[in-house]
Order: sequence, then structure tokens, then C-alpha cells
Amino acid sequence: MLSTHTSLPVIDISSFLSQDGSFTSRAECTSKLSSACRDVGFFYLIGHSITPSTIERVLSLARKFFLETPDSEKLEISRKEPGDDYGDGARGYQRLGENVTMGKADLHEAVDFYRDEDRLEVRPPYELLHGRNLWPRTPPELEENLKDYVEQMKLVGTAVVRAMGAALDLGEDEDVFVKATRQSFWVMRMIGYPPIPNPSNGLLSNGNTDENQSCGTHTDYGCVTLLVADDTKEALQVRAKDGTWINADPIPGAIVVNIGDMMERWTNGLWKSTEHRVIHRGERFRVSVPFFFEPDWNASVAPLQKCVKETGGKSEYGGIRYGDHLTAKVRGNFY
Ligand SMILES: N=C(N)NCCCC[C@H](N)C(=O)O
Ligand SMILES: O=C(O)CCC(=O)C(=O)O
Ligand SMILES: [Fe+2]
Repeated sequence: MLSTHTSLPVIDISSFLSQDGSFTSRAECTSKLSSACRDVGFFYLIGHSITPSTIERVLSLARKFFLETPDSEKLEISRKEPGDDYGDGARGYQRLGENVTMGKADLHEAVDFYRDEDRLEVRPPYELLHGRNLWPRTPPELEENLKDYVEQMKLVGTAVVRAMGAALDLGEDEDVFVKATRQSFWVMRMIGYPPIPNPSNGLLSNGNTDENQSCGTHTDYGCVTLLVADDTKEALQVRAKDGTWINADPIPGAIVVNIGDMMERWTNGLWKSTEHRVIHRGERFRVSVPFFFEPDWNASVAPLQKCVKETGGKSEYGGIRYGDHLTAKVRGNFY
């Protein structure tokens, strides 16, 4: 069953973006944040200081890339296949149906960017994420604008995780998420979704046959995902605690935020990394640009004492290095 109206909370982060946010506005933010993260794991963020024109520019550059850049040029920045010089790589362009979720092809094309990293181990399996981003040549202003966008989104991400530490009332550990994300191994995806054809007409060019999911059900891997998307409705769907799917339709100017696997682990499951999916059966080509604000590659993430106490006293998760979790997840993302 799919709810017809959106019921995700709206949270104003402005008091945590500035150094001098008032006690009352911070308290209001953390109280809403704490129920949003416990009850849904998804919310709309306002007061984030990213201007509407920035959001518009980012989306329109992404749209231009998907709809106007010739295929030959897209393929120049294809992610590397196994057997290429550096083994297979996750950075770069992925054509329709190249991504898989739960064993099925996703009907989207995308370009994945990560923090540039020349110091990772180059041996398997880590060569997957080693190296530098592959930037499209056209539109020519895309690279500069998206690099600037990454810097702005890191500030938003930092404010959100600072507020999360406060919302969990972690005492002397209150800065634990800010510290763990100081050298964030961030990810940004530029995603293009053609409408799912009905009935199927063989849109996938690579021989893969599944055509009923734009992006299959999954959780995100790190701390917090900050998503901007065009105004397409009924595409992104969020699984509520009772199992129903809620449309996370865009609200103009707001960023859709969800928590990832590392937050679930830190909080010992008090906050769940919420499942979501994209099923785009609309008319128009849909574009989204999620920014994943993640821990440092080497951050080791384990349940926090305070959260263990609050969830019955037993640690439900072991410790993990974020880079290892990410590598394992990303490895399963491609055919
Ligand atoms: N970094 C993130 N979350 N990327 C989105 C991944 C889409 C789902 C993925 N194929 C999976 O199966 O996890
Ligand atoms: O396109 C969207 O709205 C969501 C994409 C997503 O869930 C992801 O890339 O992890
Ligand atoms: Fe996701």
C-alpha cells in the first residue's frame, strides 16, 4: 500500500549551521530530529543555506549531461571494467541497467564521484575506490559548479551530524560524528531516470532484462544522505515502520535527508537506516543528485555506550571500518 500524501517531518537546521544558534531553536531542532530519526529515518531539511538557484543549477547541469551530452562522450568517462589498468573502479559513468540492486538491474544512468584519494591501498579490493574522479567535459561548467556544491554540502552535513550528536544527548561524546566525518569520504551521484516503460520495450542496451525498478530497495551506507531532486512526484519511496511505502515527494527548496548504515550502527539500532527505492513511472526524465556525507575512510564505527544502554544494554553490532563497509557494498553494485 502506498500513502497518497507525504508524511515526513520538516526540520530547520539553521541554528546548528551558525556558531551562535540560540538554545531554544537548537532544542526545538534536536527534539524534532530525535523523533524523526527514531520513527522514520527520513525528513525534509530547511534552513540549510543552499540557495534555490544553486539547487536549480546543479539539477539543470545534471539534466543537460544526461539529455544532451553525446553517448560517445559519456563513455569517455565510463567507470573502469575489471581487467582495466587499475582493476575495476567505481568512479565515473554507468549506463542504463549497469547498476544492480538485489540482483536486478536498475533503470537509471549515473555518474559517481567520491572524495579524490590517492593514498588508498591499490591492491584488491580497495582499488575500487582509489584514485580521482572522472568529470564530464560537457556541460563545461559542470565540474566547477559541482565541486563547489560538494564544499557547500559538507558544511550542511557537518551541521546535521552535530545536531544528531546533540539529539542523542551523548554528553562528552557529543562531537563523535563531527570528528568521524572531518575527512569525510563523501560520495555524490548524479542520476538520470527515464520513465519505466510499460510494457517493457527493451530500453536496457546491455542485455540485462529487468525493467521494473528505477533503483531497487536499499539502505544507504554511511552517515547522512542529502538529496536534491527535480519536482517529479511518486518516484522516491520510503519504507515506513509498518511496512507501507511513503512517497518522499520533493518540497521546493528543501533537502531530503536520510540516515545510513553507520548511524544505525553507532546508535545500536535506535535509529534505523531506512529502506527506500525509486520507481519512476511518470512522463518526464527524472534527475536527482544525492550527496552522501560519510565517515572518514578509516573511521571505526561501533555502537556508542549511551545508545547501547538505551536499547536494552546489549551491543547488537560489532565495530567496522567504514572503508571496508563501503567497499563491500559498492562491489555488489554492478553487473
Ligand atoms: N551510495 C549509495 N547509497 N548508492 C546508492 C546505491 C543504490 C543501491 C545499490 N545498488 C545497493 O544495492 O546498495
Ligand atoms: O534518486 C533518488 O531519489 C534516490 C537515489 C538513492 O536512493 C541513492 O542513490 O542512494
Ligand atoms: Fe539511497
